[in-house]
Amino acid sequence: MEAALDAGADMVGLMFFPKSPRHVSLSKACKLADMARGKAEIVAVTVNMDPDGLSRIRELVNPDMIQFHGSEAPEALAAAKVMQGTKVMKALSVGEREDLERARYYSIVADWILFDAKPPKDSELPGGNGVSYDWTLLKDLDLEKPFLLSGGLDPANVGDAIRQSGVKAVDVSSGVERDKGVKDSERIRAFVAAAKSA
Ligand SMILES: O=C(O)c1ccccc1NCC(=O)[C@H](O)[C@H](O)COP(=O)(O)O
Repeated sequence: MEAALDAGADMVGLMFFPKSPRHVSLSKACKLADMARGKAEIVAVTVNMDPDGLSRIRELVNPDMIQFHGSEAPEALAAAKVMQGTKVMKALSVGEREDLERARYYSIVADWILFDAKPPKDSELPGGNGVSYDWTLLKDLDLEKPFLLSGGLDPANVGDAIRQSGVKAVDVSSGVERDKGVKDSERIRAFVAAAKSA
């Protein structure tokens, strides 16, 4: 968290998905959120979480935004926006151009759209798999809401990803780790610097 904030990350994500190697407990999330509050937008990353779970995160961690990384319908985002009073982001998996069409339904309610890679077939995780897709699919995409690119980004390729896709925002997880689930401060700094300079 310190490395991300020092480097000037605009958003920081806290993972609430028990199967993920990046999963954090509520108490750890509270401490991390306190470090970030007012310095970067705090994003709670969730996967098909029920409204009670979302409320608990809202009460204890008080994120600025909730990221929905499962098969949540637009109605679930709309309900969370009203009930939790946070901004909402929908992650959509992309493999080919047709996959971008779903963003039209979600952008009515979502504050942000995250275009992530499709997980490998044998993966237990819907995100954080370190796999990429054709970045040029996002070139000239005209969407009424802001969007991010993620999937297989790292300090070495993020500049090319930004130039090829034309996106203004990127997200990363495994590409700034030294081992699965273990973030690396130097890689975080290098990633943010490369993204901002591109
Ligand atoms: O990172 C995870 O472990 C994860 C697990 C379940 C749902 C979402 C998850 N990550 C959310 C993200 O937004 C990642 O940053 C995104 O999928 C990119 O991951 P990576 O390809 O490893 O950079």
